[in-house]
Amino acid sequence: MDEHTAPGLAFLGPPGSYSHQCAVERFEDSVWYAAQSAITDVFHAVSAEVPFAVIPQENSTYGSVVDTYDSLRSPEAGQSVFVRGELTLSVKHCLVVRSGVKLEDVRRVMSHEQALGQCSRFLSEHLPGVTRTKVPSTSAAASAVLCCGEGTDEPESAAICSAHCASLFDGLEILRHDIQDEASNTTRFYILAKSLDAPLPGSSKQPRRQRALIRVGNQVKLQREYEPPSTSHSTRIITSTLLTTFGCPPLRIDRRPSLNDIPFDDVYFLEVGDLTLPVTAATIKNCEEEWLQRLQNGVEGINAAGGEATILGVW
Ligand SMILES: O=C(O)C(=O)Cc1ccccc1
Repeated sequence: MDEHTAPGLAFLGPPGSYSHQCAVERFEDSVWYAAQSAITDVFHAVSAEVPFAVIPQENSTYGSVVDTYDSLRSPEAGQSVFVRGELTLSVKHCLVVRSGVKLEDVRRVMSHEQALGQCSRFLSEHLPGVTRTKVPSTSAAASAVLCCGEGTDEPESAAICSAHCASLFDGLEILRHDIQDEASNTTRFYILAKSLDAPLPGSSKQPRRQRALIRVGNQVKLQREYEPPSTSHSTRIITSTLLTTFGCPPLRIDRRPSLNDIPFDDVYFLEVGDLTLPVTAATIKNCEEEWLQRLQNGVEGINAAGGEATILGVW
């Protein structure tokens, strides 16, 4: 799909990354794809021209994707960029080298930090003492491997990426398949959009909305000089009221340092969802309205208690 007939979707490039694979599986040719060179760039690319994005959020082996939560701390989140959906992808990693290079020749392994973390046992067992170098994406690692080794200033290197990614670059060879530590290795992605409620492209059926991501921080004016982390205001709000605030327990809680430049001032990310709402085609609209009202009430409750809550997305 070209730029004149379809909306743009930003992803962590170059093509061949897991983000790309996941986005193409969901959006096919309903969008044109705008490759970005870092996760924070993907987040900030969301705009009138590129109204959608896909970013990795969490991995079943290695946990939260830090750059994604750091982007969600920014003021644009919940203002001009919203979380509008989730996708999951089964992730099978390969060890990839320039054709002809042997395992014993490899002096450096490059990949996205998530991929290095997801293959940590394999690396310790099969490439002990070999330098592990973080690069912005698995596909950036695959492309970089071609510029390493004999005749260059770079040490002979391997990349961790998917088999599909390896097939996109001439001159690469897969040395090992399935090197992830856990066979069930799965990554969850967020779909981002410029609008909180405009329909997403590519799928005629819009799922009913029953999930949300809420950011809870401190009101800076209420923050005293220095409070030890365990008593910070947002921590107290989270631990004392969370189970009741939205009328359902949170499905996940993440925490990152706030952008307030106050030591140990944290911001929390709560995914909430009520999977018990009885929904039929006839009641879907009412359920959605009730859910949005519950979210709004919860946010007001947190703000009244001295927190600063923002709805970052609903899906
Ligand atoms: O680097 C990529 O390919 C990404 O899309 C990030 C990532 C890395 C490892 C597993 C899942 C997503």
